[in-house]
Amino acid sequence: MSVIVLSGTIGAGKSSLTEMLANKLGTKALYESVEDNDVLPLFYSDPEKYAFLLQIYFLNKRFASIKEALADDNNILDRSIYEDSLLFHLNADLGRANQKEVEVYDDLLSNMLERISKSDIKTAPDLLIHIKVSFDKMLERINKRGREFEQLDTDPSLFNYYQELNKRYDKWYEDFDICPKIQIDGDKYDFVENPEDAKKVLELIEQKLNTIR
Ligand SMILES: Nc1ncnc2c1ncn2[C@@H]1O[C@H](COP(=O)(O)OP(=O)(O)OP(=O)(O)O)[C@@H](O)[C@H]1O
Ligand SMILES: Nc1nc(=O)c2ncn([C@H]3C[C@H](O)[C@@H](CO)O3)c2[nH]1
Repeated sequence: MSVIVLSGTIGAGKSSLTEMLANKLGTKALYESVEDNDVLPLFYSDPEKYAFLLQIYFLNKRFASIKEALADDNNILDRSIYEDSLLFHLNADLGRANQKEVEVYDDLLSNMLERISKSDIKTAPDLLIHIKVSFDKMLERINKRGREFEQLDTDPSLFNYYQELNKRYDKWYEDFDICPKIQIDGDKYDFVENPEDAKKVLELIEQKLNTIR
């Protein structure tokens, strides 16, 4: 049984690498709710009003995905539940959640994480793959993917939000100690367009998996 989770900022390449890895390893991929997520556009149009609702929505969906992942033998999830707090606290620090909402959320998350903590080895992931991208690359990829509500042209204030999010991810990854981890340089490896880079990235991940099996 092996559960792999991806992490990284918006547009880092998590879904792309999840698909590649699932094909390579012959395992099932579970994707974050985006296309079917009717709260996400609301959040981008009015973050002050919808930050808390979006966070609860994602937490619920992620917990459902984790349950689904644990029901099968091998799975890859395109974003870890461990990043939720980073995203929510950034929004809270920007004044998009009040103190009570922060307390309720933190309590709910820690309750849920108790079920999937490292003391329960059956339910912690086997590997976290973090894709690190520079801020410039992050903006380039968000632009390349072209979801309208995420574009700086649609909302120039997203520039500061993205910049702060990208910065906070570095410390988040450094502190992460729930399971074995590996960082992939998403600036260096164009694993979407370049087959040589894709091969190299898959090799790095397989080497890491061999050290933990
Ligand atoms: N290493 C890469 N090289 C070139 N293009 C990439 C790379 N990674 C991702 N991309 C492109 O960048 C865009 C964003 O990638 P993707 O949707 O996989 O990101 P994500 O991390 O899943 O984002 P989100 O969390 O916001 O859903 C896509 O257009 C994808 O083709
Ligand atoms: N606020 C907030 N909290 C989350 O937990 C969270 N998880 C994902 N997202 C946003 C980022 C991308 O736009 C899009 C796809 O990743 O959804 C989030 N936004």
